[in-house]
Amino acid sequence: MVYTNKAYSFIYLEEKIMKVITVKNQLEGAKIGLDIVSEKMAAGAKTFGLATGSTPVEFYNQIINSDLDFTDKTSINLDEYVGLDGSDEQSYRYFMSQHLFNEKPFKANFLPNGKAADLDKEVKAYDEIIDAHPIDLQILGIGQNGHIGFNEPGTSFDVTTHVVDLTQSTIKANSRYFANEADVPKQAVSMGIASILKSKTLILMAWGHEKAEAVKGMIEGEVTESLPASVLQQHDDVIVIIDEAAASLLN
Ligand SMILES: O=P(O)(O)OC[C@H]1O[C@](O)(CO)[C@@H](O)[C@@H]1O
Repeated sequence: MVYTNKAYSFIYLEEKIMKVITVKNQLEGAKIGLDIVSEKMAAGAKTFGLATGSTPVEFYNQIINSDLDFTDKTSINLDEYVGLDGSDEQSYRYFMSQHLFNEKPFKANFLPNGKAADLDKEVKAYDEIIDAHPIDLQILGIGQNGHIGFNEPGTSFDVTTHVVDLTQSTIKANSRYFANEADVPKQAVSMGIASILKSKTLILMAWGHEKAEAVKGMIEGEVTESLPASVLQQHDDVIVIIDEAAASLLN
């Protein structure tokens, strides 16, 4: 894979290599993300794992403004809030429609149904969707507490799709999208760590000082369920794209 004119480093983790690309800003990082998507599509990638949150917004803009055609591709999102319908402006389905799907049509877009009457059935159905569409490239952000998807600290690395009780720190961090903190749902349906690790390639992006500690733990810390993103050290094809602020605590 070629990252033209970009400073990047390889972090050797026993026999695994985590590629860490440090960029000046989100725009530069988003463009590298687009290059990787484009290469993967040329190599036959059919299924893309997508994330919500502020992190991938510029990356989605780059996709929208590209000439890449996703009409024969499938997307599978990481998570959805419990209790929110896809038409609710705070739902992740709505977010994805606004930030990507309305402008870049796919063959199919899967997100968990946060309004499912039977959540046990919903998580099983979502696992079946993931099994039927192996993810070629998964996009990830990282929470300030090291969560990936909505897998909060303490989540077993072995779980597949599950219902999550959000931590107070995540509720607080995500309250910026709601009129007030009390409106933030307390639960979400999330792809599990085991499902995320099945993806062939993962790109994790992080911007800003607030993410620096989690990024350091993910790359340089021990692999621990207390910092879910640290599990990425065990995957053999992870590309981390971070700005200088998010990289600022790395050795
Ligand atoms: O990108 P943000 O808004 O900082 O959020 C961090 C992470 O938390 C989540 O919103 C929770 O799933 C992720 O989608 C995101 O990657």
